[in-house]
Amino acid sequence: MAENPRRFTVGYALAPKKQKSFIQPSLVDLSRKRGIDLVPIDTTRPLAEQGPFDCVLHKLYGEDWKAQLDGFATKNPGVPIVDPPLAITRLHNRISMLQVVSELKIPQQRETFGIPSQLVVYDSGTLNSSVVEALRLPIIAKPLVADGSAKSHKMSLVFHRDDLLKLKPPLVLQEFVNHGGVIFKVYVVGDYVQCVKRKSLPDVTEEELEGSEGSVTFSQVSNMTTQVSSKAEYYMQLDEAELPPLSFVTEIARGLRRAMGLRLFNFDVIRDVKVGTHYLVIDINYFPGFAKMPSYEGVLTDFFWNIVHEKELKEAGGSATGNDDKEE
Ligand SMILES: Nc1ncnc2c1ncn2[C@@H]1O[C@H](COP(=O)(O)OP(=O)(O)OP(=O)(O)O)[C@@H](O)[C@H]1O
Ligand SMILES: O=P(O)(O)O[C@H]1[C@H](OP(=O)(O)O)[C@@H](OP(=O)(O)O)[C@@H](O)[C@@H](O)[C@@H]1OP(=O)(O)O
Ligand SMILES: [Mg+2]
Ligand SMILES: [Mg+2]
Repeated sequence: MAENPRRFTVGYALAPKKQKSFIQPSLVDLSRKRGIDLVPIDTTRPLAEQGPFDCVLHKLYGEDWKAQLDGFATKNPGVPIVDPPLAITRLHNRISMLQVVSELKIPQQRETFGIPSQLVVYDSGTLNSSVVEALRLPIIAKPLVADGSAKSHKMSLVFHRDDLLKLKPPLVLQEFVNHGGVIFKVYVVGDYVQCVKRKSLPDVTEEELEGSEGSVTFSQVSNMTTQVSSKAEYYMQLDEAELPPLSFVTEIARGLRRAMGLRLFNFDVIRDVKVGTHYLVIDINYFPGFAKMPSYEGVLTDFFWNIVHEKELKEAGGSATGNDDKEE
């Protein structure tokens, strides 16, 4: 009688809010059917006393957790950690985050990409210096640190230079690029790439630039439930917006995956309204809200399957689940 196939265990360490949004019963059930048990790691007990695991999945920070993961990696060299803390750290700084985009060596044919003109400001004195003069208004001010705290998402859209003086460094000042009010979120799960559309800040006209009083503060507009502009107008913008070519965003995704050594992330892309084939990457997020992706259970279960069979797949030369690149 054929013996039962071996089962695999993926241990996950997530904050309660993330666990609630990501570890949905539908994901647990589908993974279980594929021979993979998703097991919570008790973060109040040493990781070393738990397991055994065929993969550790996490989105936690702090020196103690990093030390536990290092200890685990030393004792379990063949067990994938998704993703290595050192690789995630790059995304906690909004300058190093986008540097990797500028360093991508991808042939730019019909579509081209880059990042907005930006500069880092460590002290208030820099806010009225000549380097800031070089940035075109409006300017979007973002916290330099992107560590998942609510504070790290608090942004300001600045229309007049004297309003820059009210900002609190450390900051990244980025040129705001008009992009038609729609942002493209490119989700990456291992080899899988999916591009979706989301609401974004509306364009700023010359008149608004002249006439606006003060600056506007906001947070995570691409996740906002209330509309930035009137409902009808907004949904038309979203429906009418054309996705960038999947091959184009997939090339960028593959390049970022290799350069960053990360398997789970998404990146935000906007299309410059002035040059319809020029795109700008404005944000990269580690382990974002994958549950918002249509059919996320199948995508993630395939990913877990590939990860826990990584060793034998490498020996056999490739992925057995053949994730196709899909767009929404
Ligand atoms: N340079 C830019 N030009 C135009 N719009 C921008 C620019 N940078 C940010 N935005 C707008 O501000 C929003 C938030 O910016 P960003 O994605 O960098 O912040 P975040 O807090 O990291 O968001 P997320 O929730 O995606 O992590 C974007 O979704 C987009 O609407
Ligand atoms: O939970 P959500 O669905 O909002 O996911 C968001 C995720 O929050 P969470 O990881 O705490 O859940 C955010 O993480 P932090 O930057 O705050 O660490 C960030 O990755 C956003 O980009 C995600 O939104 P998305 O890009 O998928 O639209
Ligand atoms: Mg973003
Ligand atoms: Mg972000």
